[in-house]
Amino acid sequence: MNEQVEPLSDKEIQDRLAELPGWSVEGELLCRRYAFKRHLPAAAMVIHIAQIQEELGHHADLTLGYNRLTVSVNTRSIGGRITELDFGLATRIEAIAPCHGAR
Ligand SMILES: C[C@H](O)[C@H](O)[C@H]1CNC2=NC(N)=NC(=O)C2=N1
Repeated sequence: MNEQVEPLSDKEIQDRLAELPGWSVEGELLCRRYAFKRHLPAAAMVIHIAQIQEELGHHADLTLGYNRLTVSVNTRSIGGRITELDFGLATRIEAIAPCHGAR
């Protein structure tokens, strides 16, 4: 199913990034670093993101540090390009970030 999605153009990526403050493109990955005051809310956000990912069938790489969480995603099924699926997941993650005290 995912192999049917098309990579976004640079212009489409820039337009979508303008609606997602804090997110950026690093190499071929759509990325966001979240900071937390405490560690457990960061870990809880990992579980919450995992639930969303299972719902969407699309999965980011999540790196949990001390009071930090890094999210990196692209669409592996088309060779690691950025697609609408990545921005869809990013939008869902951004929406739950405030509940976990992420900034
Ligand atoms: C069958 C299943 O939907 C695919 O393997 C999904 C799973 N999660 C995925 N996540 C990401 N980031 N890229 C993919 O191509 C991808 N493919």
